[in-house]
Amino acid sequence: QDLPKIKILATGGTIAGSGASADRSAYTSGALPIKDLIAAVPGIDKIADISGEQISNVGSQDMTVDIWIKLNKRINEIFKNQEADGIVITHGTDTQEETAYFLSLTVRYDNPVVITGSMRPATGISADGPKNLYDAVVVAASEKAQGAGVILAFNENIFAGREAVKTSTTHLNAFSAPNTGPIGQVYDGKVVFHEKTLRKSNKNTPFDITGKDKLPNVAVATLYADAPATAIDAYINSNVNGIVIGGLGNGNLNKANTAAVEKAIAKGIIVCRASRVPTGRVTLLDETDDAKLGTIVSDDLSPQKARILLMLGLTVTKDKKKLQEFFFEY
Ligand SMILES: NC(=O)CC[C@H](N)C(=O)O
Repeated sequence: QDLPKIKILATGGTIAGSGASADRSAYTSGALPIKDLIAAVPGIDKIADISGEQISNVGSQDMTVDIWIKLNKRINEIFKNQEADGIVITHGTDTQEETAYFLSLTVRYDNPVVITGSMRPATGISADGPKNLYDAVVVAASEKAQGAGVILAFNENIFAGREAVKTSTTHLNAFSAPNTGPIGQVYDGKVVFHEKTLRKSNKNTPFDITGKDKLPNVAVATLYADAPATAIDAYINSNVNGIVIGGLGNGNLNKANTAAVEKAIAKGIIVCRASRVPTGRVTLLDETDDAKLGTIVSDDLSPQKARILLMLGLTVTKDKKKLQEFFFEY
């Protein structure tokens, strides 16, 4: 029987982490090569014809736009050349949700792409990496994972990449989708989908970045009580193309930062109001009059994901009305 061909693209993270003791103290993430990760998963060769490639080997706190561009390019190439039916990406958990959303918007093929990682290093007691990798391969081998953007498979839950958020710093159930819940479950080599995201992804977005080696520069400024405008002023001086505000409540800004945002907009910088609150959406014309101030809103994207959509949006248009539509669509 022909098994589905699954390519594992390794980027680093705790799943490739190594340490001298059985706990998590003083381990190094992104230390082990892809072949060691595959060798640690018994039975993986019964569900798919596996091959592996090392894209990077970093803790995902060191994930970069350059690695995202490289990953996107390689994924599109693999599907174009029919080198694999599905792809699994191993990745640190710190920025896994950002990579998942970025690739959901930029990969041009509907084949399954599943991202996973672990909370315990490969050398740790009861390491969760092999089980998460096994489950991710099961999802990537499933027809049902077609065209769903990048799926994040972790601790037997599966999430739409757009919706996944790291909500625990150390627990094994590190991810959840606070606005929508998971889209399914994976266990005992089986996958069950019970939800589907209606947000557009893959080739249903205009974000074809083939051939680009740079993206617009978008920064995030998170606010708090009595926050000065230092961060926004610094971003204006470093000539960013866009600023996402991790605003208060429904994306609110205090007076000092409202004045700084007016300055940024006068310089042609696109400013998007998001929120530091973990659930709910930022709505137009609540306490802030966006039409008057010149801002757009993130809908329900976190500041770090709104930054990704604004970065990609700015590759297509600088028109604020169009950019705002993107936030309601993708
Ligand atoms: N559990 C993890 O993967 C966190 C380790 C590391 N900081 C990373 O994100 O790669």
